[in-house]
Amino acid sequence: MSSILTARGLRLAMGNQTVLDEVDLTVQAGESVAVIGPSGSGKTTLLSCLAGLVEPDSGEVSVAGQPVTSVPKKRRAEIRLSAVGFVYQFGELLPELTVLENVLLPALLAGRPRASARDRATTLLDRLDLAGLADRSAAVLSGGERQRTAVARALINEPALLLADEPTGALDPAYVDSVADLLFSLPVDFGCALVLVTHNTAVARRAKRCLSLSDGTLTEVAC
Ligand SMILES: Nc1ncnc2c1ncn2[C@@H]1O[C@H](COP(=O)(O)OP(=O)(O)OP(=O)(O)O)[C@@H](O)[C@H]1O
Repeated sequence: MSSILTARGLRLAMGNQTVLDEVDLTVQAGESVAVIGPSGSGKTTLLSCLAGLVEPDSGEVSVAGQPVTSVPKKRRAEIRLSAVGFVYQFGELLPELTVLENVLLPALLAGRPRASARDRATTLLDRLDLAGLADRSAAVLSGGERQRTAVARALINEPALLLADEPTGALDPAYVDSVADLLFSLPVDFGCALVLVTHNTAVARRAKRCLSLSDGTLTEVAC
């Protein structure tokens, strides 16, 4: 198996809190990892470092063999666009756009030809039971529809790494299982690596590995 994500010796202080203290993490293609831990322990910050959104004080991150630390911001953005998909707690769609337009946007930003981007978006919308909603405004979607659209958008550029921050945190309990089913099927079906932050132990338990972030330290735990 090949490593999709490698983080070594990550250190980051925020104010007087050491949020990350020599954090190491390796995730293979097709593997799912849940990150749990107390509120404010730095889980979102860790994901931001892995995505190249936040530069750690020291340490290295590489995604699909490409360094995202100690490289210019523009390069980090290119790697993020091509190799990283992100799913947030509230979906974070653009409400002015339709479902299809939201899903297409990262592909168009990455310079993919419109026709092939549209084909892939249509396939993803079918796969995620969203075909009937393609032309609906993102502003009027239910929580579950919004999260499935966010997953389709995260997958449009065929990312090697999928990061999800509390993806089921804002959902009605009835939707939690179906969104979790979908997320955990992605490493199996698409071969991407999944790192998912959650407070929901039932969701965390579905990951292949469970890690706890506390006092800056990431440790393997039984979920
Ligand atoms: N931009 C920032 N400037 C200063 N401190 C910050 C900043 N972003 C986060 N922090 C602090 O860093 C710590 C970690 O925050 P983070 O959001 O990563 O925690 P978390 O584990 O994801 O929390 P939660 O489970 O509540 O979402 C917190 O104490 C937070 O207040």
